[in-house]
Amino acid sequence: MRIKIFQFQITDGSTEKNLNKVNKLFTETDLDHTDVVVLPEMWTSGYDLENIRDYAANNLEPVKAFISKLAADNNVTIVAGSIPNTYGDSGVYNTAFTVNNNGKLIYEYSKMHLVPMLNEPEFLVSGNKPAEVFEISGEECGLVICYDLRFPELFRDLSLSGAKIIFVVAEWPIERTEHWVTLLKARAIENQCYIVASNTVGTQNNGAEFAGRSMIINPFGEILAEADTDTEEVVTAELDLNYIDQVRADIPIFKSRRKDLYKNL
Ligand SMILES: NC(=O)CCC(=O)C(=O)O
Repeated sequence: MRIKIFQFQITDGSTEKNLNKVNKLFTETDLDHTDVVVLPEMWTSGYDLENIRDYAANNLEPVKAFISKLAADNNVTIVAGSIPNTYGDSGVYNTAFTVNNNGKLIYEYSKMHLVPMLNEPEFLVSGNKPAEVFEISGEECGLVICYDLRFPELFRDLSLSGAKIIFVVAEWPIERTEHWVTLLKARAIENQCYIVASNTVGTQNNGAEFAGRSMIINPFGEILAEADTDTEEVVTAELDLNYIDQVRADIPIFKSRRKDLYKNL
């Protein structure tokens, strides 16, 4: 499975500019033989949380229609990062979604862990549905959002449910870059799965500077491809899903688990 992450700077406060940017990236990038394209967290709005309701989609529209057309036109699945989103009269969720290469919505998930350090609980509501496994080209995948990376139980839950690739869509700040890299590698090593992590770059109006370093990590914890910290880039890697079985046979942690002795898992 060939994956491309679009690492780009989000313009906070201008949905139109961000949609144009993504459209341009799809036009300019050679997507021949690409199966999946990945976008970052909250890419339509950035972190303009005070005004987030103004940017929110409703039931993912009209952004879903825009992404569906790009997916069908380019014959790729799009892990469409996340966007501010409402369901009717609800508060605003941080909702990630995936559309397949026919333009059909195959999965959506609203961020369950809101970030106190970025004031998310003040402006957003947290998702109450569990993250589930969904299929891309017959392969089982998981999709989580940024701060979710700090919760190993969520990743374990997904990998025990069969996820072989876990997508992490993020706007991760530069001051915690070391956590970003270390936790991404740890989640790959401890779950022996691929981690595909998409982040943004640049500074937004609230002063937050983002870390870039979008990356694709294999089930042994090796970085297959990685972007710089401050440049717009396309990160590409080819995933060999059979390699997961090899790593799990060599270091059989799933067989060695002692469920009978863990108190809270
Ligand atoms: N957008 C986020 O969820 C940022 C998370 C973060 O800053 C952290 O976990 O540290």
